[in-house]
Amino acid sequence: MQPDSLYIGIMSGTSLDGVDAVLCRISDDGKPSFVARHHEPFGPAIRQQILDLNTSLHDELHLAALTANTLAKTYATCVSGLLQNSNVNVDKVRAIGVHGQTVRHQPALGYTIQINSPALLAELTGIDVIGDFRSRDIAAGGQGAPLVPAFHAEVFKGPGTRVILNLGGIANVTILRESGEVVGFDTGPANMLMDAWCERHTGLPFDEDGKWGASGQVNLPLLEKLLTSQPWFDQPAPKSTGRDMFNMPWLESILSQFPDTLLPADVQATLQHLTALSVLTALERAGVSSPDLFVCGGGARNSAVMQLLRELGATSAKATDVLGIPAQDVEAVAFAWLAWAFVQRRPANLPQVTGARAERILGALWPA
Ligand SMILES: Nc1ncnc2c1ncn2[C@@H]1O[C@H](COP(=O)(O)OP(=O)(O)OP(=O)(O)O)[C@@H](O)[C@H]1O
Ligand SMILES: CC(=O)N[C@H]1[C@@H]2OC[C@@H](O2)[C@@H](O)[C@@H]1O[C@H](C)C(=O)O
Repeated sequence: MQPDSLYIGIMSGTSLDGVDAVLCRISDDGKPSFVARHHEPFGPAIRQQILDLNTSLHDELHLAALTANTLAKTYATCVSGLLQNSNVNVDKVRAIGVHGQTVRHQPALGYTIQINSPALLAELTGIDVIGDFRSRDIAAGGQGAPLVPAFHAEVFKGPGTRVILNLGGIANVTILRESGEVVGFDTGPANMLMDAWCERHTGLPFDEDGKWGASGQVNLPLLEKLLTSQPWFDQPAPKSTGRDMFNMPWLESILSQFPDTLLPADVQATLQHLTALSVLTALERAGVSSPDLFVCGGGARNSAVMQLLRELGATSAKATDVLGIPAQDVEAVAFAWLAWAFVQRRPANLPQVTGARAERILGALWPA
């Protein structure tokens, strides 16, 4: 085993379900192989704190600093879980790549904020920490997101045109063409609205397998309104989005234009359609109809959405497990790979995806 080829990737995304972490070995030419995974769910308090920080609050700088410390401690718990599971010594890990927690994303205004305390994580783990992966791309005029298309191109390219679809809180796609061309962009909301609606009406944090939504009927006027009331859906790439744009107040403002006799399960069914249709419409606009979809993120486990993707136009929709990386691990492995790219001082953004003026080395180092 090459002692310097083990990397940890830590992702806590916009769904706010918790932290996904992986330990993987990365070869000299950037190919990852899996060693161990660890998931640390968020408790209700930290989850609410992060949700609160997505909007303006009294003394939010104070709350952000405390939340950053709590997150770093949770990330450190993941690291020790990984090392225990795999029997690997801390000094064998070359670096941790950690995303942090997005609470604002405003690339047009020149910023994106990922709450994090990489210094505390370095202190708690004794491992080099690479964080702050998005800000350099934004400084170069880019969206700072999505970043994973470069990683998808590295690990998932294959014969024909492949489309990688991440169904996280937000959905994003990467189109990998046989010619080597890579296109990627966010397509809109996925789990974040479905989770919030499910929690409000069933008390459960998410709609397991999409069963509750599948028990309802899509409401076509509501679907139409959701798709047309946000001009962002029609904007060309480069594009990215977040909770700043798609959130419960946005959904509620649209629902207020409909009779309150709408059944909650029908709204959930309509949100499932919104997820699938916004993905397929955006792909069609990018010149890909009837895609072969390889799906990652927690939404790959939502059988109802996976079925809708097939019914509404995809030739196939399979979890990325068939390409060698389990759906739930893809983003965490991507951040291990981004850390590897930083260590190599290798640029990791794709300017044609993010809109940055050129390639840039992404991230910053907090030494052990
Ligand atoms: N069995 C399941 N059935 C339906 N949905 C599920 C299931 N398991 C997980 N999910 C969904 O997946 C979500 C977590 O997905 P994931 O970890 O990919 O999101 P994320 O990384 O936070 O988001 P993003 O990619 O936008 O940053 C959960 O909040 C839930 O909505
Ligand atoms: C600003 C931000 O955190 N964006 C996330 C979010 O979650 C999915 C989608 O929106 C994607 O653009 C991005 O995450 C992945 C890891 C990315 O940068 O590729």
